[in-house]
Amino acid sequence: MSSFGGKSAPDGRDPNNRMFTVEGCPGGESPVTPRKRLHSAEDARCSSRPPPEGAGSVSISESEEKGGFCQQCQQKVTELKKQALALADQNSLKDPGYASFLFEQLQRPGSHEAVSCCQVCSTPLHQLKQEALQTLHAPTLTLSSDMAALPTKSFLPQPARYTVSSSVHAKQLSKGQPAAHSVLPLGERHRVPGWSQSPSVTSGPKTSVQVTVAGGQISGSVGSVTIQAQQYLEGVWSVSRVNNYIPQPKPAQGLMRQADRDVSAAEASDSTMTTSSSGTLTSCRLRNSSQPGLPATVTGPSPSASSSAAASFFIRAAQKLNLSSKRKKHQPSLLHPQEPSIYPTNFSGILQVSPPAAPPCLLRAVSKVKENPGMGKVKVMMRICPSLETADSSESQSFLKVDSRKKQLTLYDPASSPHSSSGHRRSATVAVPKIFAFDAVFTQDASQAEVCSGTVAEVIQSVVNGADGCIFCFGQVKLGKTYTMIGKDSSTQSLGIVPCAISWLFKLINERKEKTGTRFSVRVSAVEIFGKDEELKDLLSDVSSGSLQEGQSPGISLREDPICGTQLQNQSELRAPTAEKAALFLDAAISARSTSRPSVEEDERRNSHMLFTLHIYQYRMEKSGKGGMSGGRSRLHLIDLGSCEKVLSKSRDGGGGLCLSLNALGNVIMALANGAKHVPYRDSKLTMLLRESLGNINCRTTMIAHISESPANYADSLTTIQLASRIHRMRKKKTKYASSSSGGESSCEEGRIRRPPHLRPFHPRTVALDPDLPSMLSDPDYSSSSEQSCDTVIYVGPGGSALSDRELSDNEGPPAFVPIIPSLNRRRCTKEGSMDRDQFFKCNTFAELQERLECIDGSEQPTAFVGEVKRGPASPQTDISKESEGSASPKTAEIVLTLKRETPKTNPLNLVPQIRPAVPLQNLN
Ligand SMILES: Nc1ncnc2c1ncn2[C@@H]1O[C@H](COP(=O)(O)OP(=O)(O)OP(=O)(O)O)[C@@H](O)[C@H]1O
Repeated sequence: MSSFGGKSAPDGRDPNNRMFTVEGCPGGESPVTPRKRLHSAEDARCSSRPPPEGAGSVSISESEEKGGFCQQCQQKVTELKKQALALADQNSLKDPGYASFLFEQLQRPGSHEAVSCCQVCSTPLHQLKQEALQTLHAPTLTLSSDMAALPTKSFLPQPARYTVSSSVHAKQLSKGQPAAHSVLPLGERHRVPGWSQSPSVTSGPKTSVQVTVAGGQISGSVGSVTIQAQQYLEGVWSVSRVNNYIPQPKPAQGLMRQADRDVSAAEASDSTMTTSSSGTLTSCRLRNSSQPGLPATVTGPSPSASSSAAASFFIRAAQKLNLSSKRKKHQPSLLHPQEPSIYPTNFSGILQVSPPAAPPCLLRAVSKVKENPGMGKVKVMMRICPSLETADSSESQSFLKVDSRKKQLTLYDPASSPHSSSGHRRSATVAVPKIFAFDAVFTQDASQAEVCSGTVAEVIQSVVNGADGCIFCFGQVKLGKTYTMIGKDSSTQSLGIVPCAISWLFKLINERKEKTGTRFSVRVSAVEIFGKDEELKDLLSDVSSGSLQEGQSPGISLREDPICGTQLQNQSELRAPTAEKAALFLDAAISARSTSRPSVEEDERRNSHMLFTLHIYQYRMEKSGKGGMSGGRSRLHLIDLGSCEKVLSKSRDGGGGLCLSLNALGNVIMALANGAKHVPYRDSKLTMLLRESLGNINCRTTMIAHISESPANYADSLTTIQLASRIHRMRKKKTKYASSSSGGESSCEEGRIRRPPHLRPFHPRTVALDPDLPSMLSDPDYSSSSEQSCDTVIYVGPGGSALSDRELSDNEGPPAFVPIIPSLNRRRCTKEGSMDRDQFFKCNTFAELQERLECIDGSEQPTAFVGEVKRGPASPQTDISKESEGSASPKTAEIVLTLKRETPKTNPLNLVPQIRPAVPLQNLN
């Protein structure tokens, strides 16, 4: 019965070193057994050897050519059909594994009960089964037909190589290629017998899995298997032999047509080839072609295993891999070759090709952020920089001891250490070790990934929840601050905080979009302060200049705002719809930074500080009956601070000094972190810049202090550690400035206000003016914004008309935001008592209010206020500050102010922001 007619090599190998391709599988449950194929009747025909007498090995093709089976066999076929149909009734034919299931289930009828071949026409039973199954569902029969043609017992000695694949790729058919090295489309295979000896490995751009089987050199072993499981799930599988090609039986034609269609659609640019004639035993390799370069090695089937089990194993493996690759299909960018970056760095490319894995806590711990235990407190972490100068590692170990679990750092004075390289003790008494606790301590062995996931995730969650976030590094010169913040673009593992934050922020945003339907718009700005003169530079002005005409940009500046404190004006804020785009702006910013110039001097390098900010605008239509909208802006500030001047030559406070020293910078940070009223060096641009981020109580700030592991830097390290430790112990007091962001989280350090992290609700103007609707102030859940240092951004159309959700989402221009005025906050001082009185103003008339607002706005920009007032019952001369202190008097009036500014260029819909005071005015005259 063997197709080799007993002429296989003595060692069991196929003497022709033949290769087989098993294309497709109806389900992976009944795998192709090459052993069976080798013994098929088809093999017998094509091997140009006559079948052994009495073997009954009539090929399917032959039987069809002869016009079918003997009468007895035809009856059996009918009987088998009935069986198959009965089974089909109970199951779905669409099940890819169904054909093989049926094949196994069919019972031996009549004369086949005892023998495996018909005694009249020598047709084997499996062929009759095949015939019966053909009538059910052609594509799912393909594999079975081949299986049916294959006896079970002679698998091991036979095949040298085979391939399981579900489709092939047309581009493999290069004209000049010899047939033996072509991987033909399935249809081609049937027309061109003789592509034997051809390589069988195919891969394509579609999701596919390859398992190459080569071997046969070693008797009874299968060296490796190649499975291409493309389109496995569609059930597009067929079986064909590569070596000594034999046309497929007709039932496979439907499948073949399908496969041909696949072939024409497929791109085969990344196809690979191997030769089958080598016959060498190669390692068994599974490769998911959608992820080149990520081979997985599996062990080939044991010689002792059954043939079906062996192929089943690989097909299941193919199925699994194919499933996982299908899940990744929505990341097509991974398959595209990246274009060379126009900038010196290519963080955009690496985020596109190989984004950093998000820490598990990023998506998981959203609910935990609700309580905001860290708000108002700067998180302080320590990173120890590996020092090349440290010759003796034991010396650094004795100088610095880290208890990662307790997050403690113990510092020993190296001068008093017995391990001191100086060889003598300075003092007779051993100095007491100093122990400091931080939020995290990263040793010199910590990877970038550890540092990034330990610092970024929580801040990003806060930012997406509506609060501001800030991460910055602090430390002496050349301790890896830039390395921590930016990292390198050479590999995913070396990415720093900024690219990781970009990647994870978008990941979280996408998740939030899916879950809540919130609309997001992300914009990027990047600013540098550099040199002793503290020049301010918009690092993205070159990128944005394409959209502005020459001379249009008024130039970046820092401006003191009575409400929000210092604010950057006119910096480019570029829309980044994807992480890759945001990373491209990072590349552009790094390239524009003064430190990227080859001729940059050390002074400039030390005094180069980059503020990279991601502005997140979000809004959501409220599903409540009120039909309002929630939204606002939050920002993630990522600051790469330089190491500053060694000494502050002239005091800024005293006038004359231009540049901060590291100590001075430390004092500024400490004051801002503490919310101190007096911030030193207030005229420094760096101070102003930091004030905007660090000075905001609603900003979740993380500082990563850097120290050297070298005992030679003990003094500097101690200074840094002491400063970091003080900041760690601080709890931020409220400052007089409100953030310009619309934080969605409670900023109340005592946790008095347990505001959920969802966005602050506000209502469209029409709703707000409806007297029948309860005032928002009567809503006990309504919490005004200023306690969260918010601004409310309401988009209204040109004529004050409301904008639809669609209009908003299609026009994601940056809203010109205005802060909610803290003075108008009802709850601001409900429990605070000691509220700064001058933050409130009495305003009993609309004119008075308008006057106040104009003062606050600063009138640098053309601004007009339009007030709309709704009056309630008279209640003469009510003081707003009293109202805000929790007066129980009825809310009788409400004012809606519309602030009109010059229309921003990037605002296509001529949107104007509208603010509504949180507190109603009463008895306006
Ligand atoms: N943990 C680290 N692993 C590998 N290389 C590092 C590490 N820390 C720093 N480096 C390398 O040390 C060099 C100096 O680092 P970097 O420029 O980041 O220091 P810096 O503190 O930002 O310097 P500056 O004082 O100019 O601000 C860089 O070449 C950087 O790649």
